[in-house]
Amino acid sequence: MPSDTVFKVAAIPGDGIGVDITEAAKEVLNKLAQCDGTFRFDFTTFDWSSKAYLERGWYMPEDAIATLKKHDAIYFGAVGWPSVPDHISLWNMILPIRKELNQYVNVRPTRILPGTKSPLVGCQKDPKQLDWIIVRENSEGEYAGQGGTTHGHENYAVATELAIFSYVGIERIMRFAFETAKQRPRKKLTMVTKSNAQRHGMVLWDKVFYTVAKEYEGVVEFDKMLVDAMTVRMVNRPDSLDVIVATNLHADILSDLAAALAGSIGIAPSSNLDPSRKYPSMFEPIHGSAPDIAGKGIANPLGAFWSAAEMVRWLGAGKLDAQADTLMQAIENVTVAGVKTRDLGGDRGTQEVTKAVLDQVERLIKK
Ligand SMILES: NC(=O)C1=CN([C@@H]2O[C@H](COP(=O)(O)OP(=O)(O)OC[C@H]3O[C@@H](n4cnc5c(N)ncnc54)[C@H](O)[C@@H]3O)[C@@H](O)[C@H]2O)C=CC1
Ligand SMILES: CC(=O)C(=O)O
Ligand SMILES: [K+]
Ligand SMILES: [Mn+2]
Repeated sequence: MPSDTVFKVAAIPGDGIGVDITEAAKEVLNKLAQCDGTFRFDFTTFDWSSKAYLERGWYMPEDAIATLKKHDAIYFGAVGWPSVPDHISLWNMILPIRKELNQYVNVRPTRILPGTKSPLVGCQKDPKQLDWIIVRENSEGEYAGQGGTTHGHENYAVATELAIFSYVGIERIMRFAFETAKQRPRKKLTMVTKSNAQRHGMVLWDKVFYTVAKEYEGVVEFDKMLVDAMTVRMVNRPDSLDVIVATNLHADILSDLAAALAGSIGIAPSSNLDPSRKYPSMFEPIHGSAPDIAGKGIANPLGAFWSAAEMVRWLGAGKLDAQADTLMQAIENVTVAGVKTRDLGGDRGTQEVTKAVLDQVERLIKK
């Protein structure tokens, strides 16, 4: 990286614990850049949230997407608050951003961090058994947003929720998943579907998978699972899985399960990618705004830090991998040292964990 590299990052903390963990992630990113000295971040923080919506009637301004396009990346906390229906908050923030910026891939890695404990007995003995990347289709499928309600909203109401599966949409996510698997040591891809009960879109999903798979024969080992049986396999034979590709809804559900099996939803990261790099990609922990613990200072910031590391990796496009690895090492040193929030069985707060990661970043770079 030329030493004057500046990354313009739009930060959208949003609601609840999204605010705490975004603040913590900005601190950690600034520390990483400052200690490294070859790049820095220029953050612009946007106050788009449910709280602001209740005050002024809008989540994002008219020119929000155009504004976001002027940045190199977006760092997102979470959106959603009990005083606003969840479909209103999601459809005014996170979902339009993902769709309009063509972030059609959502990458969700999961593994067990050292010093933490999986609820799976086999993984307690051998944490390496669980090491997955879930590749989620992020633009269409069950979250296409098409459908409607008619016949009134009383007891005659009829509603449709239309899932959209396009050949182009399926093909590009399959290709990304195969390429991801190809770069992993085990080179395995499991495709998840529900093509027994759902006979149109899911059948096309299968068909396109096997078509793309022909290009990877002998390079990537691949198989197919029905989503219900997949939940069983994740619990009973975690070591049989490597990269997993699934639809928007299925992967949303499976990735929360994956995080819980790895120890906590609080550690799990995600990258919403536009692989063409035409538009900025967006990085966020997979969890939501967690109203049940918001304001208590106990949210686990590690999923946010892991997402930040993925952002550094993406922005560097091969040139900042060492820096991203340093941030991951800092996170792992902190879990090994037992500095953990309650969801991981510890007793520390968000700020203490953040401070410990900041110290580790500094220590690792100065060494
Ligand atoms: N991308 C986004 O912005 C997302 C937004 N949401 C929204 O967030 C709100 C809450 O949704 P929920 O279904 O409750 O899911 P959630 O992920 O916010 O919380 C589920 C459970 O996990 C715990 N948890 C989550 N993150 C944690 C962390 N970092 N540290 C410790 N514990 C953590 C929470 O306390 C809660 O018990 C809703 O409005 C929902 O629509 C949900 C998921 C993603
Ligand atoms: C909306 C949601 O739950 C997710 O993107 O994970
Ligand atoms: K989030
Ligand atoms: Mn989710």
